[in-house]
Amino acid sequence: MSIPGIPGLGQINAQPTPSTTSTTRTITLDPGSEWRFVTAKATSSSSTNFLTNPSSTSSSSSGVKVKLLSGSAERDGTSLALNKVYTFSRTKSKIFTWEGCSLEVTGSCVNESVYRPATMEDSCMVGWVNLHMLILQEQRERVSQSLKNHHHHHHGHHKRSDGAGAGGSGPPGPRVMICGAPNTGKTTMARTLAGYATRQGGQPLVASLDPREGLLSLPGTISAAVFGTLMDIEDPRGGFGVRNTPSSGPSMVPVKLPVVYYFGREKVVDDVPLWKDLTRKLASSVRAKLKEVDEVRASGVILDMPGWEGRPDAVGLEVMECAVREFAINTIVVLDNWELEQELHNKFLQEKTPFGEAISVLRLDKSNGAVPRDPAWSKTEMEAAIKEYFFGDAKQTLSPMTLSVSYDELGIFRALDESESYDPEDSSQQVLEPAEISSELRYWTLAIIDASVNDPPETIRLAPVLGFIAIADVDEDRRRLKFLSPVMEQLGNRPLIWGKWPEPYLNLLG
Ligand SMILES: Nc1ncnc2c1ncn2[C@@H]1O[C@H](COP(=O)(O)OP(=O)(O)OP(=O)(O)O)[C@@H](O)[C@H]1O
Repeated sequence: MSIPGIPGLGQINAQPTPSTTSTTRTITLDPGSEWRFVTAKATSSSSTNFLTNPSSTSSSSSGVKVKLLSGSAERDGTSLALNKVYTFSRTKSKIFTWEGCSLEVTGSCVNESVYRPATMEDSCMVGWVNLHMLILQEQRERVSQSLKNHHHHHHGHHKRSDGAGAGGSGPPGPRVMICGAPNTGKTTMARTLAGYATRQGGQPLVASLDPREGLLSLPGTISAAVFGTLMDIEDPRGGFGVRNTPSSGPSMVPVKLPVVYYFGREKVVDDVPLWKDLTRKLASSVRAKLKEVDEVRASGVILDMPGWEGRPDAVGLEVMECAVREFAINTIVVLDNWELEQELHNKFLQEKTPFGEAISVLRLDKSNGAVPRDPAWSKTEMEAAIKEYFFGDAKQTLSPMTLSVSYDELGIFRALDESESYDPEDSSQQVLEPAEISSELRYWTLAIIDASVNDPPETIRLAPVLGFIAIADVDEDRRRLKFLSPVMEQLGNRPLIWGKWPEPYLNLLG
């Protein structure tokens, strides 16, 4: 399906609408246009220390309310229901319409505008939906069909003995990798493609290898999850935020169970060997999932990559190549980075996936409304993600436990810098070391690792994350530590990793 060009959408681009009004207004969108908005940053965050004063979190801003009055509209691939009020806060996003719609908006935005492309083709969404319909969905249907035939064929003969969803050796559905320059809408595209796939009954596996964002998880991690249900439109991160996971308590929205690995650094280049090791781990759990569930197998993988500016250097290519191989990528989408497209095209031109498919490289338009997030905004987002993990949000408040324990009961491991530790020749190297008690631990968020403190550091380093705790206080004299935990469960002998990033942002006392 291609979306027909609709002429005469007008020439007015990004026409600002009056902002900072609290009154209710109606916004009418022509087909192919979008309402872009930035809501207020979370209030309360910078003035009170939530680790010592949890009640400060309940005073969250009221945000902006949006109701679809007529027509149809979507946020990043997920449809808005008619006449339902959606509340957005701490969000930079857009509401897009294919058919045209009218929205009722109440409350003020920091910034808002209506974007009307000159012609439908000028919207990046045309290329995106074509990718979905013509390339991805087509492959999904082919795999579904062959899985059906296969089951039919074997009906009554024998049970699946390989433990694998029957599809046998045929390729799974599409594995699409989204890369490109920073702030071009890569994550938005991943969300949109996942939204479209689930709308058509699919269950795509979405993975993020960008440690700065943490899909369904905290920053500093890489993760993957099956998206088998509708995504939460009101989530500041459109269904990718940490509140969509069960570790943060009972939830109003269908929860997803992500597989999470702890990188503990901001950028891939901060520890390429660790990133590659964790990517391998994540990919192998993704492969297992694709084998296990037919719907997931048919839907395939949507992989969000860290941003890359300009021509990739050797390390950049190594990183992309690792992802392509580990996830058996057969479609690479590049947003707004011509040099990257060229490099990847040359690199994979002659190559085949493990299933014998060609690897295609497509360049699509970026989301021209993707807004570079200033460091202050990113910091706010990060802080809010951590806060949300422990305390929930306006919709649902969580009550984390505050526990006081003897330091010596815990197994805290400090991540070493790559330079301190990394020697590619030495596989027995020390990559984590037991951390001495230190007041510097205060306010850090540590990852709870699914391993035993008695395991070798190399095992702990590459084991999955179970959850997080936040250190509220350190008493060096009495060797005691106070921390917040979202669950009642004891840590047992599970190791904790103290990473390098994100640094604790609370330099203030409550
Ligand atoms: N058309 C649009 N209108 C308004 N906001 C948008 C639009 N497209 C994307 N955004 C917003 O812009 C921000 C950046 O987009 P996104 O996270 O998708 O970019 P990215 O390329 O993944 O960034 P990074 O390089 O940091 O990973 C997000 O807050 C997103 O919701």
